Amino acid sequence: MLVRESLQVYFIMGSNNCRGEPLQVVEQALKGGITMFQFREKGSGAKTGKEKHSLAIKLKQLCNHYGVPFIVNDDVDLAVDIGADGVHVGQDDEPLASVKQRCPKSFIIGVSATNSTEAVQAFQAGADYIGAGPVFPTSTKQDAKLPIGLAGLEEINRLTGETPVTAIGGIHTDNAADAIKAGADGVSVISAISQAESPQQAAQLLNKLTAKKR
Ligand SMILES: Cc1ncsc1CCOP(=O)(O)O
Ligand SMILES: C=C1C=NC(C)=NC1=N
Ligand SMILES: [Mg+2]
Repeated sequence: MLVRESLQVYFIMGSNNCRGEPLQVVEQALKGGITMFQFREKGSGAKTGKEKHSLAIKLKQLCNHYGVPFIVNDDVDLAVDIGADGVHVGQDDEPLASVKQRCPKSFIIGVSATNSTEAVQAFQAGADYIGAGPVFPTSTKQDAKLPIGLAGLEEINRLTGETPVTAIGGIHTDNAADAIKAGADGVSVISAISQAESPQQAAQLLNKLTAKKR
């Protein structure tokens, strides 16, 4: 499966992002058609240690069952230890080169970019995909940078050649198609699915809105 296609509807979540049971929310999202999942256990109320480890394993098994790539945010050791499909690292995390050394060859390694400079650096360092944003205002990530807007997203897509790009930050059903029009290969969402009345329906709708015209 090509990373670019897997990026279409990239659901990101930690236990502290959802109202219900994390496993139920993620299973609903998988049924709704998310194409990639990222375990991001971070921020106030996030689990740590053994609790985090065992939730990661359960979520990975769920994703494996649905044939959807399971990515771990930040925690490279956890990702390698439980046999995830990849890891996502931010700018202030370990540099891509050293992360690559510690991961299996098959790993998908994604990098965050909050502006064009960071995006070009990630592209040059050989990231498998770039998470560009925040595109719109978001209250989910406390320390999110200034939104780059659709113009900023367009510029990042122009500068990063063939590296797949996912748009993140304040993405909902009313702006997901705009992100694709701006050149993103897919959208990454937390609250649009994790806070939805029906995560399954939210995932289904986002999948429709981001499907590339053949
Ligand atoms: C992790 C992250 N990185 C940039 S914005 C963001 C939070 C996205 O959350 P939401 O989809 O609820 O706006
Ligand atoms: C900060 C992030 C940016 N982009 C993606 C895809 N995931 C993240 N955790
Ligand atoms: Mg591109």
